[in-house]
Amino acid sequence: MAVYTDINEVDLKAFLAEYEAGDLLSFKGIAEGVENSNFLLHTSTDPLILTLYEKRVDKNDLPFFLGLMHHLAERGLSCPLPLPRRDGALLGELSGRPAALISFLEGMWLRKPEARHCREVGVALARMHVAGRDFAIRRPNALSLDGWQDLWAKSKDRADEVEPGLEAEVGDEMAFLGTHWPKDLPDGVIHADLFPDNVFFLGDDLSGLIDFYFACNDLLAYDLAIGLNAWCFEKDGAYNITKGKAMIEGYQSVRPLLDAEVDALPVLCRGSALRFFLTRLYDWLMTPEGALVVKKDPLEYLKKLRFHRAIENSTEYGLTP
Ligand SMILES: Nc1ncnc2c1ncn2[C@@H]1O[C@H](COP(=O)(O)OP(=O)(O)O)[C@@H](O)[C@H]1O
Ligand SMILES: N[C@@H](CCOP(=O)(O)O)C(=O)O
Repeated sequence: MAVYTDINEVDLKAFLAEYEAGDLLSFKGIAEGVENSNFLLHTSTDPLILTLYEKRVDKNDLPFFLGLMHHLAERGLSCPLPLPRRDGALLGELSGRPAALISFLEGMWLRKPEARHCREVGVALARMHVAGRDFAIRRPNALSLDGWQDLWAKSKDRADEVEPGLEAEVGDEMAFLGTHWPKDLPDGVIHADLFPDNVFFLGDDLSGLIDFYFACNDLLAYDLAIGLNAWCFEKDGAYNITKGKAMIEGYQSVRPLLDAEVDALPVLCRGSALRFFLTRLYDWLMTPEGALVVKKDPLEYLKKLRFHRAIENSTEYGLTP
């Protein structure tokens, strides 16, 4: 459950009065999500999402996130649009938290995506990369090599509680990625968290992308690696090459990969698997018992990392040579 901060009707009405958003009819907390508190509002005009930004989100990053959604929506990408207040600001405050109203996106996320959906995701991801090219604000990826080191420093002493031998294995992986991480690949704005719960479909048609709160500037092919990890493994841990091929082909139908990006894919997939392993491990170890949030399994990402370590050639992801 992700409602960390409670709101009340009186404060919410005062908050809404700063917007041209109609009259409040009802509101309820949304159980899904991990990072922020989200509420669905029904008003006399349109349904809206209210997001209260919680402590892991740096307030200084909010102009990037909200500005990016605006920028992408203007360029035709289907994503939520932040509503401006009467004074033009995209951000207000509610219950002591920075807060924004964003448009409600129709659709639902797929619990059992198939190859055709993975293809749609590849297309949308590449479109986002193209649409983000001229976005003016920059935000370095806080969860790249240095961020991984910080997370690991906070977790490694207790890593073997989760699985014996983890401290040594992950330590070796961090060292490998530190020396082999690609530097000269095309970069730009990436979503950085394009998991199934952040992509909405109406029937089989992709209706939009949400949750831009990890978006940043980084290697574009790294975003594809995140997508392969998040969408193309089955529950039993097996990589589904049909889904991988579909996602890569969808991506390349909009933005063909350079040879150097293709060659780097196994390392990028390893980095992506490590990144989600590390945040999940940190949350697994540090989230207090009884906290109202569903902890995600770090070992799922360790298994993916081991799979990528055994890859010898990017064709094993479904890329056509
Ligand atoms: N613009 C939106 N339109 C419709 N539903 C949304 C929208 N934004 C968020 N949601 C709902 O809120 C849930 C959590 O949102 P998300 O941005 O993923 O939260 P978090 O950043 O806390 O992980 C989503 O799974 C979805 O159900
Ligand atoms: N996708 C991440 C966790 C972040 O959750 P989200 O609700 O913000 O997408 C993971 O699976 O570890």
